Amino acid sequence: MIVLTSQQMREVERIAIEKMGIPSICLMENAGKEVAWEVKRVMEENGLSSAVVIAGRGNNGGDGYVVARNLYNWGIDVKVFVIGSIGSISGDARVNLEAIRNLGIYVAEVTQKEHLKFLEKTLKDSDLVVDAIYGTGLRGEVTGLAKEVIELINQSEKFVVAVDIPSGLNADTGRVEGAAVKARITITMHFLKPGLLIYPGIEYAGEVKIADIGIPSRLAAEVRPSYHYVVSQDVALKSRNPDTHKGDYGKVLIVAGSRSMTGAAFMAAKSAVKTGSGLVRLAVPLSIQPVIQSALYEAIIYGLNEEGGVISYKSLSQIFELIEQSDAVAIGPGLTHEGEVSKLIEDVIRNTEKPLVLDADALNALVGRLEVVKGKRVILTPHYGEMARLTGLKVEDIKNNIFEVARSFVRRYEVTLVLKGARTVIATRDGSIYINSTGNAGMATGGSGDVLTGMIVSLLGQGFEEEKAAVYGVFYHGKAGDVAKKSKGEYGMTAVDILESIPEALSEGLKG
Ligand SMILES: NC(=O)C1=CN([C@@H]2O[C@H](COP(=O)(O)OP(=O)(O)OC[C@H]3O[C@@H](n4cnc5c(N)ncnc54)[C@H](O)[C@@H]3O)[C@@H](O)[C@H]2O)[C@@H](O)CC1
Ligand SMILES: [K+]
Repeated sequence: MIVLTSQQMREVERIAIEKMGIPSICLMENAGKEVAWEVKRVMEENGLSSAVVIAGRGNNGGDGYVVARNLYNWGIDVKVFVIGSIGSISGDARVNLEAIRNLGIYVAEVTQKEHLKFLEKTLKDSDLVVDAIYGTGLRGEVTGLAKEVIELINQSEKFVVAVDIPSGLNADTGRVEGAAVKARITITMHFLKPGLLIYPGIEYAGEVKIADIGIPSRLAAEVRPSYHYVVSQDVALKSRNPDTHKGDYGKVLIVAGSRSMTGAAFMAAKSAVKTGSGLVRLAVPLSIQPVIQSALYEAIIYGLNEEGGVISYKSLSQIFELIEQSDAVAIGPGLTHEGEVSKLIEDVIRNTEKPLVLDADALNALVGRLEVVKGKRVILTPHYGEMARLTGLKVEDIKNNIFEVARSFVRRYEVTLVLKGARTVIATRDGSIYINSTGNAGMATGGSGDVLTGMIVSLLGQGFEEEKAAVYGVFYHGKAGDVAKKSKGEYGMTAVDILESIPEALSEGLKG
């Protein structure tokens, strides 16, 4: 699904208004009307009878006046508060403000602290709040009276419907700019905004709905959207051609495992099998080969040179021999980063052109030697902790700047990055950001990442380009987690439950 930044949204609106000649006040009418319909529905469903619209001085406030007018026309008790002086309101917002005043709708200004008392009382006496203080026009931090108003809205614990974006939330980054309204529903105008799809923005937006405000959707192409929200329609799978054999579905190699981490190797390989690979080869330290073999029948298991249950540098030639026979390779799950593992991984990467998925200990191995991946056909799959080690940034800084961090990493190292978190983000070499929509908190469990690695390498082996393998792999991994949650619940589900759910997740994907 298309996602537009606030600047791109403004540009699309400009094209609609200036080039297409669609009157801006019509767009505002459509926006306000759509929100009003939703508010009416919510009020009827929840037995609510009175609403208060809290408006800012810009066009977001203008949408709010249209909401108020429509609610009033439908016989709903509605009051309007304007944060700032009414005299300073201009343009379409002014036109709509005049209309509601002419109709006799109650409109009050909040320009000084004393006004807050009455607003607080009105909030207490009302059932629902329409938040129309700031939309895509927010610049910098919310301060002063507006900040206090936002805090009052949140303290009121009323049903809040936000217009376009919860006021105070940065539409592009999902960060809270000083204070932000906590909405139950956000009705965003025509296209999703990145800040609604990433934490903490997700928690402020509540349920996000998209309102058709009459902008021709094809205009989005003119601003070349670089953010995408990945939903099932974007990753529909094709049925297999009946006239095929296992050679058509790729041979993958997974280099994984150590004495204390046999499970990681098992899960990555089993997940590749379940994702549909024609052939999976799993290379593990020689001493754990029998254990794996007794648990995993569908893969071919190779024993690598090792020292104390950890692969040794001597295994390099064995690994290359196997790489030669493979279409795609995953390295990392459960390897440990003891001994010669780091050097070994560096040399494997340096000397192959095959598509690679690097996860877990392969990422640890790359700390301080990242230049080796530059321009290679590599997908890196770090979680925030691994990303922090790779980049030298703090986890908090990564979480607060997910898009920027992911993008600048990819720009620098020319790889595909899967940055795993509560909302996994994929950054690709063409500068795009894909935000995944599937998955749940039950997936925050050991081995979940190994399953993802197996899925992505399987898709690479089946001929998906790196970008697609990453986006599809992350989506179906999350979906498998959602399937597992249905029967096991978030507490009890395990990585094995996720991998066991891959077939069902993929089958649903076939339906589109
Ligand atoms: N332009 C159009 O044609 C349309 C605009 N729409 C609405 O218009 C919104 C964007 O409108 P605007 O661009 O007027 O912007 P906003 O209404 O989001 O906010 C702008 C106002 O807030 C003030 N402001 C910004 N940052 C501030 C801060 N940190 N502290 C205090 N005041 C601050 C500005 O001075 C301005 O008065 C969208 O979110 C959407 O709701 C759409 O609904 C309909 C079409
Ligand atoms: K708003």
